[in-house]
Amino acid sequence: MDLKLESSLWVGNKRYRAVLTGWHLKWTEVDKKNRDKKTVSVPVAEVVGVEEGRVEILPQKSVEDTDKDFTVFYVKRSSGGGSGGLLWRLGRTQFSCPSRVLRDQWTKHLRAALKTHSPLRPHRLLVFINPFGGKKKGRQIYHSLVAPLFELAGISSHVIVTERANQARDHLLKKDLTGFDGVVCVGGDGMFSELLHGLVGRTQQEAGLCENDPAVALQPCPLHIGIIPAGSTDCVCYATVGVIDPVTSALHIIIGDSQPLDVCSVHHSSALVRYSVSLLGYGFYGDVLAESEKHRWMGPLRYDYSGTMVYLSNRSYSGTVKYLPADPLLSSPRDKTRCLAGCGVCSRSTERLFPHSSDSGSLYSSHFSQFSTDSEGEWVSVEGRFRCLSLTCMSSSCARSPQGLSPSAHLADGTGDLILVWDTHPLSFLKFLYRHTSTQDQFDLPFVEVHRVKAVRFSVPSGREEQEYEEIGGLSSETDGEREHVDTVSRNGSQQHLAERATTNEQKTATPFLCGLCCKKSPAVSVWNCDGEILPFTEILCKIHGQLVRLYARGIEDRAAVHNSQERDECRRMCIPKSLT
Ligand SMILES: CCCCCCCCCCCCC/C=C/[C@@H](O)[C@H](CO)NC(=O)CCCCCCCCCCCCCCC
Ligand SMILES: Nc1ncnc2c1ncn2[C@@H]1O[C@H](COP(=O)(O)OP(=O)(O)OP(=O)(O)O)[C@@H](O)[C@H]1O
Ligand SMILES: [Ca+2]
Repeated sequence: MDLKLESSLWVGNKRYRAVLTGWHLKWTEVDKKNRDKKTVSVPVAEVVGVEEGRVEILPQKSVEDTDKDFTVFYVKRSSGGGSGGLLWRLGRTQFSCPSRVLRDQWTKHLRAALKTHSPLRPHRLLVFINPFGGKKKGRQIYHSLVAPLFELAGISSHVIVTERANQARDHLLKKDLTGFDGVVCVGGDGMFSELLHGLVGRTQQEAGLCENDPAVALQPCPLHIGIIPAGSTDCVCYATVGVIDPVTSALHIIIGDSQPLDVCSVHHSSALVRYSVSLLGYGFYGDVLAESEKHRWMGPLRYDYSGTMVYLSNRSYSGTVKYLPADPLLSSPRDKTRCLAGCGVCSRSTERLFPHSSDSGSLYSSHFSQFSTDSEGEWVSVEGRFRCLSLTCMSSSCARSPQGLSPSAHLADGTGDLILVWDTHPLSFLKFLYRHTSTQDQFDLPFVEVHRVKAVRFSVPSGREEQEYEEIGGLSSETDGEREHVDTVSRNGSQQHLAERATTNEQKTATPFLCGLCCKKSPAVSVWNCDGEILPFTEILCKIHGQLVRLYARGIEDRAAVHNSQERDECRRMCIPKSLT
């Protein structure tokens, strides 16, 4: 069907020339002398719904069923929001036609255009609400802000309010999911993690793949994940949408946006332990999480309180980190770029990760050849005392840190960023932490390293692994300036860089940093914080799986980029043969 339609329409008492092409719906005010005034242009992909009559949805849905009118709902951007992201709101325009025939033509053409240009719009969603996440407002957020939008867009949803932790994960692993286009969580990073584990696990079971083997190329999940933020950190939402706003996230779900996301699998003793996307952290972030679990009643504030307590306890830990570097020619964690909507690095990675995506056999072998646990030739090894180690598959920006743990990390490039923070003076470590709250470069410090990697191994000096982690007051193990540079050595043609090794792996003499907190023995090992869950193992092997899941999101929209995209779309429209528009 030729989707082009052009006619005169009225909005209130003003006359407009309205045009629908395949890509855009535009309406231009025409004055009494037939001169064009300002134009509103909405990409068809961002039209939320079309209804006959004069329709309002707020404060509640009302329809004035006139036979020459129709109402268009669409995405409207507004300023505000963090990290350069944009808030989305529901725009609404009521059009009046000269005849009913023309009105029916407009609604028919618009609906047909939506089908053609938004193939990933969900029709049926499975929604899990955590009533206890964040400020405990999940139910209210869903019913007052999200459900009316889903209804308007004709999405039917099956809603489950969870009664226990891991209910959503178990449902996805075991129950019939036929007919659902996507799964949505209303909650925080913990709820997202449940959906991630459920969907990734289910997909591998159905594909007959073994999740325990880090060398296996996992099968990407067929269902999309939507996140309605209602948690404490909401890092995955912030880093993939750019704002924490339930309406913005609901609109991304409705229009079927699609953002692939890298996922890290974490293994111990040849078994899968968990998956991670935002933070796999040992030392400071592990200790903060362990401390914060005791103060859940504080809600989102528990992290600031625990962060301060852990900072004052002034700990560092010994360990050996081995990592498999990613190709440095493709990108670097210090290249000062940002992964934004339409990111070129991520799109080029899709081609690299899935070279013949129609052929699942070659998909498996291409992934498989990227990684081998025995490819010692490429591994780099460092050992010493660390304040913290972090591995993140994306920037992990959040309200506390608008640029994130690794501001130039990419959502879907098949790599993770490994951040090593060597033991240092407490005030230097504070400087490092503080830089996360501004645009200052937290990697531009002599005790910090960042590497773009495909895999990581971590081990502790022998005898320490079994030592139980005790949550106790802090001690200072002052080692600043005591690190030793060890030359790069070549073994069997492979490079092993034992950089900046600490003088000793033994526990240092305790020096109180702040008294009141310091009167117990410091633990020899920390715990791993895996996207907000404590791992029961210290020695781990991690592998990044490129683009393993897809979210209903598009990455962070840059204000300037959105402005320019209107011109780009216009150009694209003019360059495409009319038969295709
Ligand atoms: C001086 C200000 C320093 C501010 C430092 C801010 C760094 C913030 C970096 C946040 C990175 C979040 C990554 C995402 C992790 C999620 O998968 C996970 C689950 O939701 N969240 C956490 O583990 C929750 C982790 C929360 C960590 C909060 C750390 C707060 C540190 C406060 C230190 C204060 C020192 C004050 C000394 C007087
Ligand atoms: N009904 C429930 N009762 C208790 N725990 C639940 C329930 N439903 C889900 N959970 C668990 O609660 C944990 C935390 O939830 P959620 O992630 O939604 O909020 P949060 O911890 O406040 O936010 P964030 O993870 O962003 O810091 C999740 O790990 C989830 O497994
Ligand atoms: Ca990545």
